Amino acid sequence: MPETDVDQQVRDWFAGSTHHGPPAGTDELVGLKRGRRVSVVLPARDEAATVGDIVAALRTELGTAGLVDEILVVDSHSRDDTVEVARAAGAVVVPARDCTAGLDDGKGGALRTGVAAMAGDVGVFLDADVREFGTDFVRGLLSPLLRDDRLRLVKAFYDRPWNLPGDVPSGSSGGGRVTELVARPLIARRAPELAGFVQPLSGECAFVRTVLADLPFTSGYGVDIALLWQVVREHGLDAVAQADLGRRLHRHQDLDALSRMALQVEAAFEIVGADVPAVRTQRMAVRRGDDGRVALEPETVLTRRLPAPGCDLAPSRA
Ligand SMILES: O=c1ccn([C@@H]2O[C@H](COP(=O)(O)OP(=O)(O)O)[C@@H](O)[C@H]2O)c(=O)[nH]1
Ligand SMILES: O=C(O)[C@@H](COP(=O)(O)O)O[C@H]1O[C@H](CO)[C@@H](O)[C@H](O)[C@H]1O
Repeated sequence: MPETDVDQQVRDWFAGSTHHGPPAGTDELVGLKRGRRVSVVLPARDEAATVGDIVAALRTELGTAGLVDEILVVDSHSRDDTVEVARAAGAVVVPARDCTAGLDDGKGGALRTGVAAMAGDVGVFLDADVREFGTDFVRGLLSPLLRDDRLRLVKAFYDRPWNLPGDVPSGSSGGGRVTELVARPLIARRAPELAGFVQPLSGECAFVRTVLADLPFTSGYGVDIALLWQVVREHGLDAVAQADLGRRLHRHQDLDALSRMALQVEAAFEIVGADVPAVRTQRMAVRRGDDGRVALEPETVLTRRLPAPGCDLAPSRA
């Protein structure tokens, strides 16, 4: 099969824009800020078990050194002690603001709230469920972005071993089920220019605030791929890079939750690629009850385009 122009473009981009190796040291990165402020934004729903350690590490290792100016945890309707734990560890906590009363905008709404609320010129999104968190994640993402003024966004990639208690041991690449089974086929068919991203759904990235502030967001778990695709379409592949962060351990959701995530990711391709405002899907979940029998539970999954963070929401819709 002959290579297409896009294949060649992806290969060239991959060769020049994939960053391996140790990140710059904290002092060097502080020097590279040149007056820019850096905010770390963590979307969090029920992450009391992990968010405190992450915030504490960010504050003590990067905050006091002058690299990170703001640590913002966006509380996405948590029912546990996420808010208290994050505050006690030194974060500023803001509640996720849904764009329409009564509709939960999920992870996309939390990231949108974070971009609207952050004070920094440069932002870093980090998932709040990562275990054994190391601040080299932040330095690894900021190194390319602060060194190269052409870059608008730097996406993370990593190995995702399943070696938490209860996981099936499977070498270095157990995680990423929605990535491999949903996102990658859709990229191949609809957005081949993204084929060089090792973890196209990764929740960790560094970005220039003004770039994301002007883009529509997507509700739910499709937000990461929607933002990536929109930045590439508006600014070109060369405005984006990817950084190898090594290894990432996080909580894995069950298949029922991943089915919902898969629909949201697929919907994001429709919203960005076909310019539709929302995708509503009726799914039939199969669940085994306490009585041992399986039952069908219908569920509607609604994924919506959200206004750009830079747009004020009308007070009546807040
Ligand atoms: O409605 C939601 C769902 C998720 N998250 C956060 O988004 C990040 C990634 O989500 P999750 O860990 O559920 O995804 P996974 O890594 O398991 O695929 C985590 O910090 C979550 O707390 C959120 O803020 N609101
Ligand atoms: O890649 C995927 O299939 C999903 C779920 O990962 P696992 O199969 O549970 O390791 O994870 C993606 O979405 C999450 C939520 O945004 C992010 O936290 C992961 O970084 C991302 O890869």
